Amino acid sequence: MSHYKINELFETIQGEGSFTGQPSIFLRLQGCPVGCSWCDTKHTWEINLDSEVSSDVVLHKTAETDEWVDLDCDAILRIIHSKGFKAKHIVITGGEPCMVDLKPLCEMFEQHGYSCQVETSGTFEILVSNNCWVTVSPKVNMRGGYEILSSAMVRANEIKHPVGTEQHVDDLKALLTLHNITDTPVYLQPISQKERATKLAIDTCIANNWRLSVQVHKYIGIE
Ligand SMILES: C[S@@+](CC[C@H](N)C(=O)[O-])C[C@H]1O[C@@H](n2cnc3c(N)ncnc32)[C@H](O)[C@@H]1O
Ligand SMILES: Nc1nc2[nH]cc(C(=O)O)c2c(=O)[nH]1
Ligand code: SF4
Ligand SMILES: [Mg+2]
Repeated sequence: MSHYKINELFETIQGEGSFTGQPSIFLRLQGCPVGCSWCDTKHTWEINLDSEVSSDVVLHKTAETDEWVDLDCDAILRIIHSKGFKAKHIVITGGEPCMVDLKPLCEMFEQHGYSCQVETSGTFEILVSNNCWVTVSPKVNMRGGYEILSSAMVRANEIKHPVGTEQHVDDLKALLTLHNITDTPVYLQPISQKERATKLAIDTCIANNWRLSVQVHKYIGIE
């Protein structure tokens, strides 16, 4: 049976993209080799074998750590049921969740009445259920040296591009042209809450008829 390395499992409000405002169960997988310098989840990058812990430790974290637990689909579902979460939308993120085959996990969730969303950098083949909502947040020229896959750009239900400089905007325009993406909703997400990045995102959204995603959770102080 498929199993997954889980760094965090918690219920909150989706703070990014089309589903902003939706109560959601977040499943954060351990491991990411992409290496974005401004990544806000660097504690998920390394899969340190000494950091394997019990599900209790993962479920009761009070700070971000690189600790993870290896769980199969049934165990994940049992935990979600036992927590009494009310949300019916599950966001699979990381780390880079698409380093592993997520299809069995999505299909199990859907069979039990949940909708699924995956947050991915677009640098790994996206293996999910047909109904899974795929958020691609493309990562161009990052330290790990990974390329954006055309199949990821085409599968995306939304493209959520992090922006801090004009270069990031140019990178996005080049990607949309290269992969001939015309109808997918595009979001710009400021890297940091600073005024400069936010203003660049606002002005660029207006100029291009794109949408703004401001990581609402960081403004209201929730997870
Ligand atoms: C932490 S990543 C995990 C999923 C996947 N590795 C990815 O990059 O999409 C989740 C989302 O947070 C965004 N993100 C990460 N660090 C950020 C930051 N400092 N400011 C704004 N967005 C950030 C990513 O671009 C992505 O959309
Ligand atoms: N509230 C909240 N919404 C989010 N949307 C995407 C997140 C992520 O880290 O992938 C995230 C997160 O960490 N928290
Ligand atoms: S791809 Fe995602 S998790 Fe990996 S470094 Fe970039 S933002 Fe962080
Ligand atoms: Mg986050």
